[in-house]
Parts: sequence; C-alpha cells; structure tokens
Amino acid sequence: MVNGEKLILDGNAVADSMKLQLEGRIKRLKERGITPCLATILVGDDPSSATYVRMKGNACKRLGMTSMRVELSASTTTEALIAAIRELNEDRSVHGILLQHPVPHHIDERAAFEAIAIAKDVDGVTAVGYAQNAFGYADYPSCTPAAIMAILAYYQLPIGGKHAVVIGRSPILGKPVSVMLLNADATVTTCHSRTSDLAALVRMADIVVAAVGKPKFVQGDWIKPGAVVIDAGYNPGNVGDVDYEACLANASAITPVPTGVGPVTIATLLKHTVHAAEKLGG
Ligand SMILES: Nc1nc2c(c(=O)[nH]1)N[C@@H](CN(C=O)c1ccc(C(=O)N[C@@H](CCC(=O)O)C(=O)O)cc1)CN2
Repeated sequence: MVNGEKLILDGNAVADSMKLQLEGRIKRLKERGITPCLATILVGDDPSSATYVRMKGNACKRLGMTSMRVELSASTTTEALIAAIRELNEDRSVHGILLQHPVPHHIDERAAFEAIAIAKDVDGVTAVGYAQNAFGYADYPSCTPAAIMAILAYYQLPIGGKHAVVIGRSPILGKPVSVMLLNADATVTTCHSRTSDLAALVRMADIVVAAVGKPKFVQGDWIKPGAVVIDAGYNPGNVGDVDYEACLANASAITPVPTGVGPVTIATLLKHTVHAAEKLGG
C-alpha cells in the first residue's frame, strides 16, 4: 500500500502470499496421510499470550493443519513444563512445538526452550537453532526475525550495504534479527538498554528494527529521511514500539501495528511446521 510517497508495508499481504504457497504442500502431505500438527504450550493466564496462542491455533485450522493445545497453570514448575515438552518430542503426530513466551518468572524459560527437540523447534528458540541461524543454514530461524526478513524480501527493499540499527537484544528477536541482517550483508548496530546516545545511532540507520518492548518508544525525529522502519513491538492494546505517525513523516517505508510484522510471524510459524511435517513424516 502506498500513502503519498510512503510505502506502508502490509503484513497481511505478505502473510497471505506465504499461506497461499503452503496450500499445495499441505495437500500433498495429506495425500500421504500426514496432517501437519503444531503443539502450542501456554503457561499461566496472560491474556495477550492466550490471544496469540489462539490465533496460531486458528491459523492452523484455516489452512487444514491441526494444532494441539497444552495449557499449564501459572504455578507449573520448570520440571513439569520440561516433562510436558519431552512428551511432545516423543509424540509422532506432533511436528512442531511452540512454547509461548513469556512464561511466569519462577520458570527457567531457557531450560524449557532447550528441552524442545531441534527437529521440532519450528519457533527457532533453542541454542542449536540460534547457532544454525547465525551460520545461515537454519531450517527454522526464529519466527519474528524471519518474518521481518520476509517483509523486506516481499517489498524488494535492499539490505546489502545498508546500515541496519536493531533496538533490542532479546534471544528470540533482537539477536537473531541482527545476525540475519548481517548475513544479508547489512552493517548492523545492535542497541540495548546500556547503549549511549541511542537517538544518534538510529539517526544513522537506513533500516530501523524496533524490538524493545516499549510502546511508541522510537521517536519521529530519530528517523533519517528515507529510512525503512520495521516495528516488531507487540505491547498490550496492539501498540507497537514505534511512534507510527511521527516516524511515518520521515520514513520511506514502515510497518504498522497491527497488520505489520505480527501476521507474518504467524505465517512463518505455519511454514516452518509444514516443513517439519515434510521432514518428519507421520
Ligand atoms: N514462543 C514465542 N513467543 C512469542 C513470540 C514468538 O515468536 N514465539 N512472539 C511474540 C508475540 N507473537 C507471537 O507469539 C505475536 C504477536 C502479535 C501477532 C499478531 O499477529 N498481532 C496482530 C494483532 C493481534 C490482535 O488483533 O489482537 C497484528 O499485528 O496484526 C502475532 C504473533 C511474543 N511471544
């Protein structure tokens, strides 16, 4: 979509084109008696997480895939969560496993992520998955970073030789998207809470990726005229990490929230699950 000279990067259009490409693959799997199945694990009762998990289940259903929902109480222990993950690792009907982040604070989330079998790590959260992504050959790179790359590719926005500034260094977003942009030949600066003069660094960026988890954090006057702005924020109330209207004034292209990175994240998860079903079979 074009707004004046601005390109509004439409995540629904990208997601629809990805899902269209999956239809034939799912049909062929079903002819072999295999229905791709995503297992989602939700721990606790965070309403946003419950919404995202429900959206993932619904997206599976719409494409003729199945989903298995595991819901554990907020008082679940790390050990009980790992036991549930190991059961799913052994279940031949399950092709992909997604542990919804965040989990309650008393749980060792890293240990739980590491319990996911690499063959079923369709969310790209294990250390092995992360390392494979860093070397550029992961089957299943983390979904939101892969979604960001898919949006840039769909709109043919050049990455090579560009200066990308990533705001955030989380293990499933900021770090992996930094390495993916680096592998696509960008010069990457990864910023975080201890970065000094963040605004000055962002002003030098050709591509800005906001992955900080703070509503409307990125200010319009931080954006260099003509920069591409990707908002990977998902704060309560469907508010992104970017002050959209203010950043739109300077950007050449920008993702909105909602309907930007979010739908492509889910389409990426489906794509990874179909790929896992093709590899693992029934
Ligand atoms: N294990 C994981 N946990 C989390 C991930 C992840 O990739 N793996 N990402 C985020 C949130 N997230 C998926 O889980 C997510 C957030 C938002 C959307 C989305 O499509 N949002 C819609 C609007 C939603 C609404 O209408 O309520 C949009 O942007 O249009 C998808 C996925 C945290 N945890």
